[in-house]
Amino acid sequence: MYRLLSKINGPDDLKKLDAEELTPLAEEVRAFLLETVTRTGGHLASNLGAVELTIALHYCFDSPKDKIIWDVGHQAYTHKILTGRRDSFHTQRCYKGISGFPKRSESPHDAFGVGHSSTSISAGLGMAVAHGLKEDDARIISVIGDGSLTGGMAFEALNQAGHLKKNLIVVLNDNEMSISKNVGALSSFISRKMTGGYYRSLKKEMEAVMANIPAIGGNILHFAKKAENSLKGFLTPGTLFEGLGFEYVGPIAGHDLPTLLGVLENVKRLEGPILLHVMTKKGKGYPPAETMPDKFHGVAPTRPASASPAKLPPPSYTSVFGDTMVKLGELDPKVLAITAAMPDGTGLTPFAERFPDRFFDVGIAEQHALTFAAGLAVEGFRPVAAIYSTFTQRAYDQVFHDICLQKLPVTLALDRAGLVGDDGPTHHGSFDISYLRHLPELTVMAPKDENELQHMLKTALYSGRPMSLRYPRGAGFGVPLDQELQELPIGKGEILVDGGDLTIVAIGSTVHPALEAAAQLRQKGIFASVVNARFIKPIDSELILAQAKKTGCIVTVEENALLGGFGSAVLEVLSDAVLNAVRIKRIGIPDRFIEQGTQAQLRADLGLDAAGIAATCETFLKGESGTSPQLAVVK
Ligand SMILES: Cc1ncc(C[n+]2csc(CCOP(=O)(O)OP(=O)(O)O)c2C)c(N)n1
Ligand SMILES: CC(=O)[C@@H](O)[C@H](O)COP(=O)(O)O
Ligand SMILES: [Mg+2]
Repeated sequence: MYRLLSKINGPDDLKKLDAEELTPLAEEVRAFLLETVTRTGGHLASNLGAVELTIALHYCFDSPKDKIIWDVGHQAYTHKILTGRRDSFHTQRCYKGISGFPKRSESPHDAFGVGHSSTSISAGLGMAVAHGLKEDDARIISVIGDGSLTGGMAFEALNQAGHLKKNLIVVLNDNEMSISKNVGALSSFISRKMTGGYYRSLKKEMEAVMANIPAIGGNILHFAKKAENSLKGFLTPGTLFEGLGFEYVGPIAGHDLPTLLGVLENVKRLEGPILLHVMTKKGKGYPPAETMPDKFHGVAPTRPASASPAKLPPPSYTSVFGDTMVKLGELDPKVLAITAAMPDGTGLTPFAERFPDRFFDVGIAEQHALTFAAGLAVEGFRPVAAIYSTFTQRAYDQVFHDICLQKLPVTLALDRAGLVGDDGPTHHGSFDISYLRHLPELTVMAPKDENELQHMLKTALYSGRPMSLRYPRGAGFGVPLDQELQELPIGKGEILVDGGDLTIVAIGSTVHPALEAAAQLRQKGIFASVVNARFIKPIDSELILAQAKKTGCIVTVEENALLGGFGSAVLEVLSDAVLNAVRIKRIGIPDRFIEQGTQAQLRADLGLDAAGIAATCETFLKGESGTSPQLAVVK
C-alpha cells in the first residue's frame, strides 16, 4: 500500500526518489498519518498540514548535518516517519513508545527537544552561532508556526538574529491557526497576502492615482515604480521581518512540492538570516480536519470497544471550571477571563461566547497574560488567568514581581496539574506546587474533586489576594455538583476519615485515591485517618500537628514533585514545631522526568493510585523502607 514510503528508512532514501515522485509520496504519508494517528491519538491537523513542507526540507537539506528545529514539535510526525521511525510510529505517545515530540535522545535527526512553543528561533540561532565558530557549513532551519510566532521569545530571537546576521533560515509555517483561530494584530498583519486580490486592487488604485499626476518629465516612471514598491513594502508581512534584518521570501504555496523545492534550493544558497513564509492549510487532505482544524488539533486515541465505558464519563475538571466561570461571570461583571491561546483546552470557550468583551485570548504569551491580568486587577477587576501548569513555568517572574509583590488579586487557574498522560515530560504539571508555595502573599490550593473546584474558584475570586488553584487533566470523580457556591475558610483542611494508626494527608486529586487506600487498609485491620489538606499555603498546621500527635505517623500524598512539594511543606510544619519523633513518608513524583503513558499507567508506576498508596502505608507502618525516599525524623 505504501509503495514509496515503505522504501524510506532515512533522508538518504528520500533523496533517491525523483522529484516527481515526491507528490505521490506526500499522499502516502498523509494516508499513513491518518491511519495511525486516528488509532494512537495525537496532533493530527497540524501534521496533515506540514507533509509537503517536511518532505521538501528533508529532500533539499542534509539532516542530521543540517539541523531542522521544529517549534513545539507537534507537527513533526512526517519528520519522524522519514527519519527511521516509520515502523515504531504506531507507538508514538504510548507507554514506553516513541515521543509525540522531537526528542534528542530518540534520534540524531531531532536537533532540539521541544513541546513548549516559541523556542525554535533561539535554539536555531544558538546552533548557527556555534557552527559559525566551528567553521563548518551546516545549515540551520527553524520551522515555526504562526501561532508560535505570537510568543515573545520568538521575537527576542529574531531581534538578535537580525543583528548577528548569521546564516539562519526561519520557515514560517502559516496556516492562520493556533490551536484555535490565531488572534492578535501580528496575526492579522502576517496574513495580509500581497499575492491575492487585495494587492491587485490596491495596485489598480495606485495606477489610477499615477494617471492623474501631471507628468514631470522622465521621472514619472521612476516615481511610479518607487511608489508601488513602497506601497508593497508598507503592506506586506515582509516589512516586519526585513525591518528586523531578515531577508523575506514569500509567501509561497506550502502544498506545492515543485514550488517548495525550487524556493528551498534558492534559499539554501542565500547568506544571512532568511525568513521563508510558507502558506499551508491545517488539516490538509482530510475534509473534517480542514473544516474544523481546532477540533482535530489533537485527537484522542481509539480505545478498544471493551475498554469504552458504557456510560458517559463524569465531567472534566476543565469543563466544571469553565461552567463555574460562566456562573460567576453572570453574577459579577468584574469577573474577567484570560487564556494564552487555549480557549478550548482551558474550558473558557463558553465564557468567551457568553461574555466576549470580558474574555481575552492573548496568544501564546503566558508571561504577558499574567502581567496583563495584574494590570486589570490594579483597576479593580477580578481576572482569572487559566493556563496549563507546565506553561505557567515560563511566567514565574510575573507571578512574583507583577502579582505577589504587589498583592494583586489575580487568580491563577492551573489546569493540567500533575501527570497529563500521552504528551509526556514536556507537559506533565509536576512542579507548580514547588515553584509557587515559597512566594509570599500567594495562596496555593488544590481541590479534592470537581465540586470543590467550584468552591475554590469562588473563594479565590473574592479573597482580594493573589490566589492559585491547580487541578488535573481529565474527568472528575463524578461527585454531585453543589448549585450554591461557597467561600471556603482559607488555610483550613478537613478530616475525612478518623483513624488511629496513621494519617494520610493528601492534596488535590490524590484525596479520593487516599480514601480508597484507607478503605483497603481497613480490610487489613489498619485504621488510617485521611486529611484533605485543601491548602498547600497557608497550610493547616494546627490540623497536621494534631494528627501527628495522635497517630505519630504521617504519609503525605501529592501529584507534584517531591522536592519542594506539599510533603516538604508538611515536613516544615513538623520541624518548626520540633515534633521530631513523628514518622513521615512522602508519596509523590520522584526527582526525575516522567515519560509518557496513560495517567493510570503512570500513577500506578509511581505508587500514586489507591493500591500504591495503601501498599506504601502498610510497608511504612511496619517500619520497612518503601521505594520512595523515607524520612524518619528522629530527635
Ligand atoms: C508555551 C506554550 N504554550 C502553549 C502551548 C500549547 N500549544 C501547542 S501547539 C499550539 C498552537 C501552535 O500554533 P502554530 O504554531 O501556528 O501551529 P499549528 O498548530 O497551527 O500547526 C499551542 C497554543 C505550548 N505548546 N507551549
Ligand atoms: C502541543 C501542545 O502543547 C498541545 O496541543 C497539547 O498537547 C494539548 O494538550 P491537551 O490535550 O491536554 O489540551
Ligand atoms: Mg498555525
